[in-house]
Amino acid sequence: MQEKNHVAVLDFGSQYTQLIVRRVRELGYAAMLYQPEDIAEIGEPGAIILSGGPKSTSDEDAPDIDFEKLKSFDVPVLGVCYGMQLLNIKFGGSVKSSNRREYGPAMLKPNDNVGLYEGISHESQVWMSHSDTVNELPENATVLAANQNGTPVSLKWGDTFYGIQFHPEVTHSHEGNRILHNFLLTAGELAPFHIEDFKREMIAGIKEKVGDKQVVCGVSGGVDSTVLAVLLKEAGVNMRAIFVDHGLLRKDEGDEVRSNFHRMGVEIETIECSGLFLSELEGEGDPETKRKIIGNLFVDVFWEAVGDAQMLAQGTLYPDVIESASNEKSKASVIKTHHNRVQRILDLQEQGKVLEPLAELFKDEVRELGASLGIPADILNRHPFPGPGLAVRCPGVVDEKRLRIIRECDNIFISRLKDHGWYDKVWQAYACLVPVKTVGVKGDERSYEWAINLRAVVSEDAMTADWVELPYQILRETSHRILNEVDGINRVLYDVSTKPPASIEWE
Ligand SMILES: Nc1ncnc2c1ncn2[C@@H]1O[C@H](COP(=O)(O)OP(=O)(O)OP(=O)(O)O)[C@@H](O)[C@H]1O
Ligand SMILES: O=c1[nH]c(=O)c2[nH+]cn([C@@H]3O[C@H](COP(=O)(O)O)[C@@H](O)[C@H]3O)c2[nH]1
Ligand SMILES: NC(=O)CC[C@H](N)C(=O)O
Ligand SMILES: [Mg+2]
Repeated sequence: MQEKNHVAVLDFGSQYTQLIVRRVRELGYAAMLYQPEDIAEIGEPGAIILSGGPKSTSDEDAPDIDFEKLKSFDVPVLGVCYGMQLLNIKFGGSVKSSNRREYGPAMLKPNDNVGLYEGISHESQVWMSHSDTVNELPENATVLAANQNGTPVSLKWGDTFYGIQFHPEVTHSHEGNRILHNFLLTAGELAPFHIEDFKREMIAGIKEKVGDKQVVCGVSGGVDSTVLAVLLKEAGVNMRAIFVDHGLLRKDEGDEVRSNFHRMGVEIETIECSGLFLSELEGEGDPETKRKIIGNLFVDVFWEAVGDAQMLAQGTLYPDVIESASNEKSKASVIKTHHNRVQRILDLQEQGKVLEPLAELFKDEVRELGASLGIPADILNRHPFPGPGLAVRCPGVVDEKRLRIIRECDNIFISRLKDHGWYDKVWQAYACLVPVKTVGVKGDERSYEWAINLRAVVSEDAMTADWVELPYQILRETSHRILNEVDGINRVLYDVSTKPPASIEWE
């Protein structure tokens, strides 16, 4: 619903655009997302934010903006990353491709504590994801802040146009929210946002879209699909909840999932089809192809299980949508095709047969929604587990032997975290195979075996992540047990990579 004086966010294809919308809503203001070419449709905004994006401003097909129209709204404008670079060019400056790439943490040093930087620390951690930088500055530009190397990372052009090179919308920019808020305070009165209206709209939307149709709902025992199933029940939808055991699950996972749903009084049906998935995946090592095989098989299984189904409900969240770049107007890069965004599903979506009420939300918002629906905390706090399961924790080909090793190692690692009280402090943790053989020695005998990698990250919304400084004792116990108990492994590694540039999973 477009309101007068809302905040209009123009999407240049950044992985984080929807996060900007969300942050603005968290700050209490109504926000809507638009494609830059639809600028004529943004009505009467109170402020405008231009997102980042994967293109360079010098690329032939770089997305552009109708600058005259933008100025004509006469409201404060903030350009983030690509948005800042584009504004600098529009005002007569330039952008250069830099050989110094900047991904992950950087230090922001504001020149003054006024306006955008009121109340911001003298040195503040921000999160970067770019390689281009602003070069020549136009006459009307002022530098508001630099990074640790003295490069300008925040500009103001005239009185109402602002630019920042970092991403204030990600949680790893420690004072990002405050900076966004300071920007919004430069606008006049903005339209407010209320979460209760949002929930009511969501349930009403489901009822309207579904009517009395038969819905098949994929449930995995994970947070998103559990919240979805309970939400559909609440909306009185005629549904059958299907749990697919594709043979890529963790140790004892099927039993755990069935017992959780039993506890919540939601009936689910298990379809055991590990033979089908593993035979279709046989010999395939390419990560994107593996994802597509799995995603398409999911649809086959759902459709076969519920012959008279008219709609498919999935617990898709925003990160799945953006990383798969599956919105047809999207300018985002395809990072990976999430299993729930394969072509078959997009075709069904075209026919209006896919229901994804959570697709605008992030994990922590879904957890909040789940709590308000009365779902037990231990279910809501489970670490996320990807739909393609252990296939995305096994780079290259997948087979029974590799899956056995991953399951055993994962189980040892997770049990160590739980026993030491670290499971709930970590956002997601798991073990994955590194299918590289190296020489070792076991019982005086040469071993030539694979390595296992442990990964533990903190994140809020899966869009950015940092590795966790786990106590050495946990790593020591995990490594000792794996090396002694798991056949086929002679090395244990711990992954110390942030996202970006790494991702959370290994494929
Ligand atoms: N094994 C499965 N059986 C049936 N549906 C599944 C399965 N795995 C995933 N799905 C479907 O795909 C959707 C997306 O999976 P995803 O892993 O993102 O969510 P989730 O499993 O519900 O939650 P979490 O992220 O906490 O693991 C799920 O919400 C569910 O609809
Ligand atoms: O349901 C899913 N289907 C998928 O295809 C998929 N790929 C990644 N993930 C999960 O998403 C989060 C971000 O993971 P990445 O940093 O690896 O992209 C992490 O929480 C991952 O576990 C998936 N979940
Ligand atoms: N995150 C961004 O907006 C990046 C902008 C541009 N692609 C760069 O590399 O600088
Ligand atoms: Mg899952």
